[in-house]
Amino acid sequence: MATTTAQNNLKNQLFVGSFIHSKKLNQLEYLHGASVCVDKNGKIVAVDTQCAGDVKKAAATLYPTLGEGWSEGEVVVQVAKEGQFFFPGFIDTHIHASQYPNVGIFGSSTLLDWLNTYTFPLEASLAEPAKARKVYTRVVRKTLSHGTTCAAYYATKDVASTNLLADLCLAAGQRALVGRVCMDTPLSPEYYRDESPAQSIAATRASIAHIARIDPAMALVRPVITPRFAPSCSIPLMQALGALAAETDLPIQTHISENKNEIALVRELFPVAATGAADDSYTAVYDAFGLLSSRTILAHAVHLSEAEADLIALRGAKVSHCPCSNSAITSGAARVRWLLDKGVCCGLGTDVSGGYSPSVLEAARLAALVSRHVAMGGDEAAKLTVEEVLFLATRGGAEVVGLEDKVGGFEVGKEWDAQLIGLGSVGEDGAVEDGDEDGNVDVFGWESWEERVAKWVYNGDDRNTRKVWVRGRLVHERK
Ligand SMILES: O=c1[nH]c(=O)c2nc[nH]c2[nH]1
Ligand SMILES: [Zn+2]
Repeated sequence: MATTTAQNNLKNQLFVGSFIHSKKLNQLEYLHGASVCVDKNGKIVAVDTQCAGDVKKAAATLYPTLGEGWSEGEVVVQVAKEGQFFFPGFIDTHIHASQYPNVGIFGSSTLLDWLNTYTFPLEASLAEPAKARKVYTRVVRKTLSHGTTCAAYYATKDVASTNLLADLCLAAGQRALVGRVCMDTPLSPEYYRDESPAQSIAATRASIAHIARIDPAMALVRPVITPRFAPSCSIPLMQALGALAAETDLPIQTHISENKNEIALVRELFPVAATGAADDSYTAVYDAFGLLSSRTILAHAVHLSEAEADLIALRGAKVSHCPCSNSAITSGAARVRWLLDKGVCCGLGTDVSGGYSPSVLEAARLAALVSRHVAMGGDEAAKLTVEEVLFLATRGGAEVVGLEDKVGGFEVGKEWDAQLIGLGSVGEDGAVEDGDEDGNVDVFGWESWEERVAKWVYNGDDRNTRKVWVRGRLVHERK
């Protein structure tokens, strides 16, 4: 079992250079020549925008205000090189850790046949401990290397391997919500199904208890109640999960309105007469069972009606937009602008392995492109800007997973979940400077900062993610 989240003897830290983060949905803030002090608990305790990138000046201004442990020699200093910048860590609001080996493997399937052909067999096979360890170790490392400092993970129905995923997140230092997947209907094959609602709840409680043991303060890892999606759960299980959510106050994650056949299935499986729901919509089904609240993360939300989106806004439930998955398995194009205009809080999900990439940067790029497809359908205002997709990837995601007070930006009081981004700087001879040569982004020197960030969003990848910190701890470094 992993140990609790002591901060591994962190020292106080000073970060100096350029910082970029979202101010609001359509605005990035650029702080050049700034400095940020992070204490031993990984918390931002001071921000200075006046030091002109000068470490001595920053130290002279900030250290005296911070007291013990803040003198030259005691503080670890990290300076971003010219052209590099600190950016908040990405938040993946929807990812199936258990499906990671299948990234890119989806053929021409759509949701329901994709589940049966590719997904259930792989997930079931992770009941084998060695295989689960191999897959989960890799997915945590891989997502960290792409700058994902926080992920809302689905594991499988198996308790031991779900608990292992939580252990591995904690050990690697990744912030995570970890969900044991609940599913008791014949939608899934007999070999991969909970035996009964009672067994499903008991197994879920066992996983919740494990996570509470390894990280009692939920400093990094927390459990999330995870009905796979309505068609996977019987009415008694839905009722019991709603009751569990009310009892524990834990977050909930599930899928909604991804694919038209799935929606028809929900209508068939959950008639109003059986659920007592306000109507026969997918959203009303979750609402009827107490599974639609401000702690609910709804993945996809592609084909919602006007009334469903209004109900989601009313309940304060959140949406994880998964453009990569929606395109790969041809589910449709979610109308993110429409949701945002209704006041629905949205973030981005990679939805590995419906989505083929574990990168939130890729999800941001695809969110921009999918929004352009929505625009080409006639709603010109649907287009999402670079600023907006980066907001969804950071601050929006933080709110989706209920961590907006802790992460998503560089304010005093937030925790240092950050990435150091480096782009390729092209010299006079056309060569890229040392250390930057293997990236995909070429910066010629005449671009504005806004243009550099746009080039990163549209062409960047993990080669640009030089270092990653969670709660002040360095959790990834690109060598
Ligand atoms: O994208 C998805 N991935 C899944 O694993 C899944 N299960 C139900 N519905 C789902 N959608
Ligand atoms: Zn999913």
